[in-house]
Amino acid sequence: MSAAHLWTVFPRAGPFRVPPTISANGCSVSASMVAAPYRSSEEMVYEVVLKQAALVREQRRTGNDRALADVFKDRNMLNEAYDRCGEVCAEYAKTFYLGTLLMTPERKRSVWAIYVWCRRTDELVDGPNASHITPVALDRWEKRLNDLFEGRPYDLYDAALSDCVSKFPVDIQPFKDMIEGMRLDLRKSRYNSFDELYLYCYYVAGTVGLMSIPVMGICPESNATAESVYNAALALGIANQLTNILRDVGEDARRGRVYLPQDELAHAGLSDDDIFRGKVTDKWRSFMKDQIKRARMFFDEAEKGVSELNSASRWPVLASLLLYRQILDAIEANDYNNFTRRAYVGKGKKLVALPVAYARALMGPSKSSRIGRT
Ligand SMILES: CC(C)=CCC/C(C)=C/CC/C(C)=C/CC/C(C)=C/[C@@H]1[C@@H](COP(=O)(O)OP(=O)(O)O)[C@]1(C)CC/C=C(\C)CC/C=C(\C)CCC=C(C)C
Ligand SMILES: [Mn+2]
Repeated sequence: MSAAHLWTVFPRAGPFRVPPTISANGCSVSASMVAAPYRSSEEMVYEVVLKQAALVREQRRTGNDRALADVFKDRNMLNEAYDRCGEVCAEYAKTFYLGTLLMTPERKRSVWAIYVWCRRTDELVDGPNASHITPVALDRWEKRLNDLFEGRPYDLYDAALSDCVSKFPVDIQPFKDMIEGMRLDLRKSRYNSFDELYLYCYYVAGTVGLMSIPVMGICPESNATAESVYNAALALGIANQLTNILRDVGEDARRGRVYLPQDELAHAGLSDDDIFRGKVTDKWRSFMKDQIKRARMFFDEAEKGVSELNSASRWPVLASLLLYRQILDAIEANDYNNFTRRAYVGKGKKLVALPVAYARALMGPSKSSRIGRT
């Protein structure tokens, strides 16, 4: 069963152990939050984790990356495709791009290709043409995805990803799930419980962790199980998305969206109206403290997995973890006013985080792995 039972700041019954750190947080619980007589989002997501882990375990057993016949005979075109992905990555995610430069050329360009596909998928619902996006357009995007996985790319960016998935044991499921997340975003603007929100976070961000592991690779000296590394990767995606949500409460509210669990809002004596009013009250501060605590738990869970990654992949992952986590500190520093003040990490703090991440990334997997053995 999954190592990361970081579901909720509220302990609940069911098949999952609740770690003491979570149950000891002093939050009170309502009966509806405890009972979970359904197949939870975590259980559904964990099935995907197991499948991905099996693929990467096979890669570790055989000792090498997949050496399938090259899908593309035209090397120049392929190099250009990857270079274009690198350019997009450098433009949209400078720090992350910098971090990838330490990776082997094959891994580096493959991570760029995955990044570009994710960015384009996100732009469908978040970009300038978002108002024209319909479920049919997402179905077409999924058809393109199937085609590129079968070696029939539609454009240069797709060609790069098509080559990447022919070389590394990358499964199509997390990609499909990210598109599912975009579908969900089109039809849903409220989340009744953290269980519902967790599934959304998995779709749009947890999937990124699952896509990246086969390319970033697990350190050959690692004693950790593939499942535990996948769980950490999943946790980083969830932590990032929760942080993104907490940072953007005001911005999302202005678009009529509330990505906060309705039952937890009600439990804190808050409602959508309080969010639309955008007044920082003690109730809001207290609610936010719990939400931030939960996001940090996911970051902590993710952090345990970083040292198990291939050495060159640790730096970009840790740097992005440290930087994104600091957004939570910035929300606190803004006295929880995420209605009208945007929490951001200043250049100085970013510059400090990079060498810190670099130094910590030099440390290999722990001898007694904290996250599970093979
Ligand atoms: C090193 C590293 C971070 C690698 C990931 C590279 C990659 C493929 C990134 C794709 C990111 C992307 C474009 C996702 C689309 C959906 C989306 C935008 C999600 C949000 C990201 C933050 O972006 P931003 O603040 O720009 O959001 P706006 O669109 O502007 O609102 C997310 C919040 C989530 C992205 C998720 C990750 C970066 C998870 C990465 C996890 C790993 C690489 C696994 C690491 C492994 C272990 C063992 C910890
Ligand atoms: Mn976005």
